[in-house]
Amino acid sequence: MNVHTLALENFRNYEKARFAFDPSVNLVCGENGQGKTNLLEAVAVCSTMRLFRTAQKKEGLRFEADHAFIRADFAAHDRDFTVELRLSRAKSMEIYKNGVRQKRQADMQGLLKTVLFCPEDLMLVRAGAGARRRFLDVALCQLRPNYARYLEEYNRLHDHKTRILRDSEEKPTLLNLWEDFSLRMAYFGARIIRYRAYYCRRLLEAAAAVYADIAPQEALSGAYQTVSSVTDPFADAKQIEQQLAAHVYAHRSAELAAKSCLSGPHKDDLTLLLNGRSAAAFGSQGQVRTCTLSLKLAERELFFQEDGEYPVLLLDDVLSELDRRRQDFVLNRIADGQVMITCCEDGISDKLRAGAVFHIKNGKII
Ligand SMILES: Nc1ncnc2c1ncn2[C@@H]1O[C@H](COP(=O)(O)OP(=O)(O)OP(=O)(O)O)[C@@H](O)[C@H]1O
Repeated sequence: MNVHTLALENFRNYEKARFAFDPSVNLVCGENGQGKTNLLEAVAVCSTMRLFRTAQKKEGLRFEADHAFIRADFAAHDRDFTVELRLSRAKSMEIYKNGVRQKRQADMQGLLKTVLFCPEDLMLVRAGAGARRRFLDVALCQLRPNYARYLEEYNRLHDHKTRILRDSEEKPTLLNLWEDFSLRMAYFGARIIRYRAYYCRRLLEAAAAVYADIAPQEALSGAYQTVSSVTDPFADAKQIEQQLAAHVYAHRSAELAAKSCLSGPHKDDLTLLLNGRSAAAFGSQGQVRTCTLSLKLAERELFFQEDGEYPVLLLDDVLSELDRRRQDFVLNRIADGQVMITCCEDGISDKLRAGAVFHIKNGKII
């Protein structure tokens, strides 16, 4: 997967710009607030159809402008594509694929695959389990359409059952639905657990290898953690389902007292350890950054194993807080596939051995 060119008009702080990218590394340099992240955001929106910093696409329109467009020419599986996105204040975003208007965003998602690392991703290691579950879910939903369906159904049942538990004091008859919801959650939950267990095993293996490559003196490890009553998350889905159901029956009164769903994959976590100790609790800034980067590169590797092509890797502000060796890895040793890296430190471009460098100032290439 390879973005050849990107043309921007009235997008964020770009009035008009055209980038011709290198198929390997592209380093985007500039001082703070000049448009480096805006550029990565423009590439990412051609992949996900969303702006990664806001849910409001109109925020992408240059201040005072009424219309904007983003056009990417890229190759995927030896075929050339053009994606053009037109933003306007008056209408919702229009999408064109090879010049033909597309009605549904869903038809475009995944055509250009990207993996993004942005500073907010550092929360992946430090924050609560929810951030790690979201990371797993986003990756798995792209890889496994069935997973996306199971997850959607499980989340719907979870919300509904939570309302039942909450409202049951005022309306005790609602509890007649408790068993049916619990069993259906056990059915979908079992399948989610199995998918996550297999994905985490491959992800952690790949992430540990990347980490060892970047910092051989440290070791990244981890484990997928699910409900304690599930003895083997790799087991047959039927067995997991029975264990989840037995657990929920055994804890019925506790659930009624807590008025919330006490167990299931909505409590899952992915524990991450550096040299055998919690990365969240004991990792330094640079180690947490390396850990997050390793997970993202592992996600990219698994995409490659499934798809036969690397997604475009977008690394926003990944280099700060990394020592020389780790910076060298990011700049020069991410093998294969296209990479776009932003940085604001002077002198970084001298360390890049191959690829293209773009200097950005006030929304212009200088
Ligand atoms: N819709 C918009 N129209 C015009 N300018 C915008 C718009 N949205 C953001 N900007 C401007 O873009 C600039 C931010 O660009 P960007 O986030 O790409 O910076 P950056 O180069 O990545 O900086 P940093 O190194 O600080 O992360 C800001 O000056 C902001 O005011």
